[in-house]
Amino acid sequence: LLIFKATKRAPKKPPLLNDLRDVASRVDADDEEASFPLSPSLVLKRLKSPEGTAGCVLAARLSEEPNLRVLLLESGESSVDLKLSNIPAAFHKLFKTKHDYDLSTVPQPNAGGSSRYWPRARLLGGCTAINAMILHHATPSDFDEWPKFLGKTKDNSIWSYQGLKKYLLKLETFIPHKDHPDVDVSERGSSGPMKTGYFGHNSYITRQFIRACQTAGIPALPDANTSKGTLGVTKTSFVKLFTFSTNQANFPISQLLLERPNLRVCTSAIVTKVIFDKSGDQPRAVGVGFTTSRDGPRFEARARKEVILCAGAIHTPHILMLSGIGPAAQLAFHDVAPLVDLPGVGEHLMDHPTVDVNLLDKSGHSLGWMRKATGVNFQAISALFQWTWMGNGPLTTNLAEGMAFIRADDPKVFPDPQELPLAEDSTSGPGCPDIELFVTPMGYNLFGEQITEPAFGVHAVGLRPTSLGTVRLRSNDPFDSPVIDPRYLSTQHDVQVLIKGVKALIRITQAEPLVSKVVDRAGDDDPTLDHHLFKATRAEIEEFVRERVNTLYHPTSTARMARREDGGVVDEELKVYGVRGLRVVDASIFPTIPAGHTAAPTLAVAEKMADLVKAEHTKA
Ligand SMILES: Cc1cc2nc3c(=O)[nH]c(=O)nc-3n(C[C@H](O)[C@H](O)[C@H](O)COP(=O)(O)OP(=O)(O)OC[C@H]3O[C@@H](n4cnc5c(N)ncnc54)[C@H](O)[C@@H]3O)c2cc1C
Repeated sequence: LLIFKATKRAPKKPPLLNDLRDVASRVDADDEEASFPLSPSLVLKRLKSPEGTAGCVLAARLSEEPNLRVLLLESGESSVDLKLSNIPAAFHKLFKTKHDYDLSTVPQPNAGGSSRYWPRARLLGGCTAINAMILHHATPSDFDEWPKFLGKTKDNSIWSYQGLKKYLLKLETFIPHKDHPDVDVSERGSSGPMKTGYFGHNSYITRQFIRACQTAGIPALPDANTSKGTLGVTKTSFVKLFTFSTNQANFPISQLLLERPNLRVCTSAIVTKVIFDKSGDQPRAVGVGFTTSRDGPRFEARARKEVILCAGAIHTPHILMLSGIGPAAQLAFHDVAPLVDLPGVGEHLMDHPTVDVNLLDKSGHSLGWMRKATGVNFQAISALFQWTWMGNGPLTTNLAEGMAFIRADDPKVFPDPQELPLAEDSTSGPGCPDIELFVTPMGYNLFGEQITEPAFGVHAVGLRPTSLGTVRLRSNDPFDSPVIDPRYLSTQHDVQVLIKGVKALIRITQAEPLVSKVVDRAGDDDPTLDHHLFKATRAEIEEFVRERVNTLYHPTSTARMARREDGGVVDEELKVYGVRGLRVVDASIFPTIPAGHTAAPTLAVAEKMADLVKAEHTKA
């Protein structure tokens, strides 16, 4: 007797385009004429499906309009079938693989002298395909201050929190959860493409951290994503990309998108420059040049209406500079023919500096076993089964399970009268935090050093840093990564904020119930852990901060929306100054870094711009 499992025939997947001649002219070979059936009216940089970052949302929304034709070019591969991209706990397994640009900063003189590794996804979907899925809207006043960078007020600008909130909500379908009954669902979206909520693992360690924060004076916050702001401690809400398996849930969405006759998505298409028509009074972007590899065939795709760069805060300024838009002296130094002298391109690089503190766990709930590199990992095998068959368990941890947003000037959190006040308030308003604290039910060291297990981590983040860095050309070869210098801790303000953050962590880990139920003082003399902080002087904490500071993976603001005379690169409609037909839509346009995680603001900006671009090109 043979028993066959009855399976429905899988619907036929519409293909991503890998033959680039389908959408572009090959320009380095006389014998190949482009077939070019699409004649795209818009050229975008990338898109996956509505779950991706800026380019993905833009392409998905723009192609809703049948009169617009959209071409999306992505240098990486599709992430839809990439298992590691879909297991929440596994996002870091894609670091330093072919799906990562594997970037590093230059050595950081104010931060121990070493360079820092910066993962950036080379995948359809961008960094959302390798990120920790945290959904955070940042603080309303962060968006209300954007008009000021354009010399406007929120009443006469298209940018303000109220204006953007609609798009933050448009993105999501919030799924209520019985353990979080206090979330005000009227403040959350109900029909967007991303499922958001509290699906993930909620470890014992996280729950004790949240309670200890409250003991230490941080109020409980039902939801960090509302117009009431983010001050307080809360369970992290995150983006659920799948219910049971990614392919089943995502596939119909991707399929629908790819079946649209007016959308073409090309993978392994590396954009090397924007092409301009220079015959008019101002250069006009008319397409892009791209290829498949350093020695690959060269293609050009033409755009009838406009080109939109969505390559992220590192690669967007890189492509602009390779195309002749940037600081004139730098372009001249690298023999790039200048088109527009725009000194702000690649300047004003911001990131959230973060300090990781690892402590020994005695609760028995550390997920440190996930990091075991040798031998058979029975816990990991069992967790993989649980995730595959039931969609739950430890692999649904996004690591940063609980988070607190505090202000450095809050006397409840910093009651010590000896504690120095900060000389400068860099926040966007009184309801805006300048420090984030978060907990992970496992420890880790981003410098690759081993730590003793079982461990857990607590982390302090400077949310409104004042150190400004740069992204610069290394050469005029598009395959040479740009030179990244975040200038970590180059201001005293940023050092002070992180010292305060670490001090807050010390108080919280010595507060109940964390102190008695989780922190194992047997780790006090372990050199691989950070228990020495319990007895450290201020100077020792400063030294620790400078050595340990690292990225929260949030680079922004390298093609800022700001007045041109203030170093702005794009105007209020995200159009690049000095040229026509070219916009930037990604995290590089943020005038300054929001006090929160950067994916949701990036997605909301893309949603808003999709409406604006549609309106502009479909006007009678
Ligand atoms: C490891 C990690 C964890 C993170 N965790 C979170 C989190 O939990 N929550 C959160 O809110 N934020 C998180 N972030 C940050 C967030 O994901 C980013 O801020 C956001 O995704 C940025 O979107 P973007 O559109 O600006 O750029 P990206 O998402 O980087 O997209 C840029 C795209 O352009 C493509 N590209 C670049 N150059 C070229 C070229 N020359 N030709 C063709 N294509 C090109 C890239 O391959 C990529 O697909 C995390 C980031 C990382 C790296």
